[in-house]
Formats: sequence, C-alpha cells, structure tokens
Amino acid sequence: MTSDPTVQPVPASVEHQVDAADTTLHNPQWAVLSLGSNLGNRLETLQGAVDALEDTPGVRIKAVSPVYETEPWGVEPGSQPNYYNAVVLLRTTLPPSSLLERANAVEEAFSRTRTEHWAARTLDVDIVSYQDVVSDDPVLTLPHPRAHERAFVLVPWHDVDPDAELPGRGPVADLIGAVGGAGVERCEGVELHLPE
Ligand SMILES: Nc1ncnc2c1ncn2[C@@H]1O[C@H](COP(=O)(O)OP(=O)(O)OP(=O)(O)O)[C@@H](O)[C@H]1O
Ligand SMILES: Nc1nc2c(c(=O)[nH]1)N=C(CO)CN2
Repeated sequence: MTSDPTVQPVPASVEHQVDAADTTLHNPQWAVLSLGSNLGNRLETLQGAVDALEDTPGVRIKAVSPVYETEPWGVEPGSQPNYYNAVVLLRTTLPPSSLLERANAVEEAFSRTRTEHWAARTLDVDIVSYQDVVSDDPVLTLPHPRAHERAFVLVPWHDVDPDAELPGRGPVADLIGAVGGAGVERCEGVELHLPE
C-alpha cells in the first residue's frame, strides 16, 4: 500500500477495463468485415479499402474473398446500380469500437456520404463479426444484425472460410442454404490483392 495521499484508489470497474484492453492487445482477435460499393469505380474503391485497412496499426488482413457483383439488397429492384461486394478476414488488437471508428474513417476517405437508409454509396464497410462477441448496442451490433440474411456477405465469407459460423446463427454454409445465392455473381477475372 502506498502512503502517497495524491494516489487515488483505482475503481474495480476501471481495473477490469484495463485488464480487458491488455488481454486484447496481447491476443489478436478474429474479425470479419464486409465491403461494398455501388457508385464510382467500384473495384478501385474496394482495393483502396483493403489497402487502408491493412495500413491500420493493430490490423492484419489474413484473407480477401473473391469479388461478387450483386443486386442491391433491401431496395426497389432497378433503383440502384449493382454492387461489388467482398469480405475480408482479419486479426486485430483493436477493440470493436476502435475497429468501427477505423471502418467509418475508411468509408469517409472514399467520399461516403450518409443520405437515406440503404442509399447507393461509394463504399460501405460493415463489421460482420468480431470473434464470438454478441452485442445489441445499436452503435455497434455484433454480429451485424442483417448478415445472416445477406447472400452478398455469406457467399464471399464462405469462400475464404468454409467452416465459418455466425455467432448465434450457426454455420455460414447452412445460412447460405437458407437464403440461396440468387443475385450474387462471381466476377471472373477481377481480384482484390493484399498489399505486399
Ligand atoms: N456491425 C456493424 N457494422 C457497422 N456499423 C454498425 C454495426 N452495428 C451498428 N452499426 C451502426 O450502424 C450505423 C449506420 O451504418 P450504415 O450507414 O453503414 O448502415 P447501412 O450500411 O446503410 O445499413 P446496414 O447496417 O443495413 O448495412 C453506423 O453509424 C454504426 O454505428
Ligand atoms: N447487394 C448489396 N446490397 C446492399 C448492400 C451491399 O453491400 N450489397 N449494402 C447495403 C447497406 O449496407 C444495402 N444493400
């Protein structure tokens, strides 16, 4: 025990937070991100997003999926251009909130503007899952609350991790069986690359 009167006792809640951050720092966690673009040069934008994510301290991309051309989900058919979609698997020492901040910063770097819900966009970066974390916080819901019904997420994820499971929802392969693969076409001859 210190007798220094300027030293205040650290509340147990803060100690737990510091311990949790320390554990994350020494134990990189798996996260799955979904990338989408349906405005501008879609391929260039997705490649730029991969590069920017890989350039993030505390983030290492382990796999990048094939690129799919996909029909816009959740909006009137024909009301928006088709998307290019892909999924990246990464290991990260960032906590989920910092990974979301970085994802939002990468979107903004590609001139993403927020207009109405599910509007066309230059770039969308969603956190599909972060290890086995389950949270209903609206600022960061984990896993992503609509991932299980989106073939444009499930199909590329399954390509890079055939045994993947969506926490609370089950194997990705089974979820694909349930939603089907309609409106999701592999772009032959088009690839995203991990920076050297
Ligand atoms: N898992 C998540 N990944 C990314 N954003 C999330 C997540 N959970 C909650 N959000 C919140 O959702 C807000 C809106 O995100 P965004 O504008 O990208 O939605 P959207 O892409 O149009 O729709 P959707 O969420 O259905 O993909 C973000 O500001 C973020 O705080
Ligand atoms: N095909 C497709 N449809 C979407 C997408 C997307 O990335 N791909 N993103 C949305 C909002 O996140 C809404 N609809």
